Amino acid sequence: MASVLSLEHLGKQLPTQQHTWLFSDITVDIASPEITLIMGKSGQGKSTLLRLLGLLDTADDGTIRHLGKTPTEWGPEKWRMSVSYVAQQPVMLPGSVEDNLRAVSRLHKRPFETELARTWMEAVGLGEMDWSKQAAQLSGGERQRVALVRSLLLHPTVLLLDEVTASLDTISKRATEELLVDLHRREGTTLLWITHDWEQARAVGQRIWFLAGGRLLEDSPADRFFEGPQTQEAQEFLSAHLVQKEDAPCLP
Ligand SMILES: Nc1ncnc2c1ncn2[C@@H]1O[C@H](COP(=O)(O)OP(=O)(O)OP(=O)(O)O)[C@@H](O)[C@H]1O
Repeated sequence: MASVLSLEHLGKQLPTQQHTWLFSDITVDIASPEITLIMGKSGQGKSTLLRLLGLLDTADDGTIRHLGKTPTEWGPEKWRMSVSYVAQQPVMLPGSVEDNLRAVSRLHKRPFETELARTWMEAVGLGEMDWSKQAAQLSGGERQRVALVRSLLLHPTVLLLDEVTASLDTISKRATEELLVDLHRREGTTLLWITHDWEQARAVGQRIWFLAGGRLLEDSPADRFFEGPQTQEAQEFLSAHLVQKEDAPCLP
């Protein structure tokens, strides 16, 4: 059985400085459905990596495959239907919330799954939202969730999640995490999820990819990563987080 996603020697140069690699030689395989969290300091190329996998940017080296086939063999449109990128600051299409939710069915000439859309909107805490509201008027957190539901309606095999809960309050964040984990359990959706939120990574991550110094330095089961990272860079990353937590002021 072909891997859900495989990356071979994937590399990307800095768009502004040719011959300087943002990251290189990333070789890793997701053999079967799982929840992988991508962690690392800012500017390591985590978003760029997801954008390459979502075909929103092109690699300067290496190959990617989804279910054994390259993007060329799939065709970009079919690839993007199966490997769907959800941005941290998603673009809303012109028109209403409903226009946005219906975009996928319109584009791919499929029936619109009204009940499922309602169920998912409710699950992410937007059950009360008026679908006739203009999408341009939504808050950052509302946009993130509408964009997520819009992508879920594609029923992708792989969801590329770029800090998709970053603008959410704790309750909405937990609700969104639950929906995504439930989707993974029920439909076998693979989640490849960038986060800076340690609680989230510990709560939902089955596996951690740690990016540093232009390399994929660690690819570990989540428990092992949090209990004892293998590399010094990851140990420092973990320690910095623990120090930061201890130094946090105790509010009354
Ligand atoms: N289109 C672009 N043009 C110029 N530089 C870019 C472009 N895309 C990414 N970069 C640069 O590549 C580096 C990595 O960016 P990227 O957003 O992928 O990192 P990241 O690890 O996701 O960071 P963060 O955790 O802060 O979101 C940054 O220095 C960024 O400025």
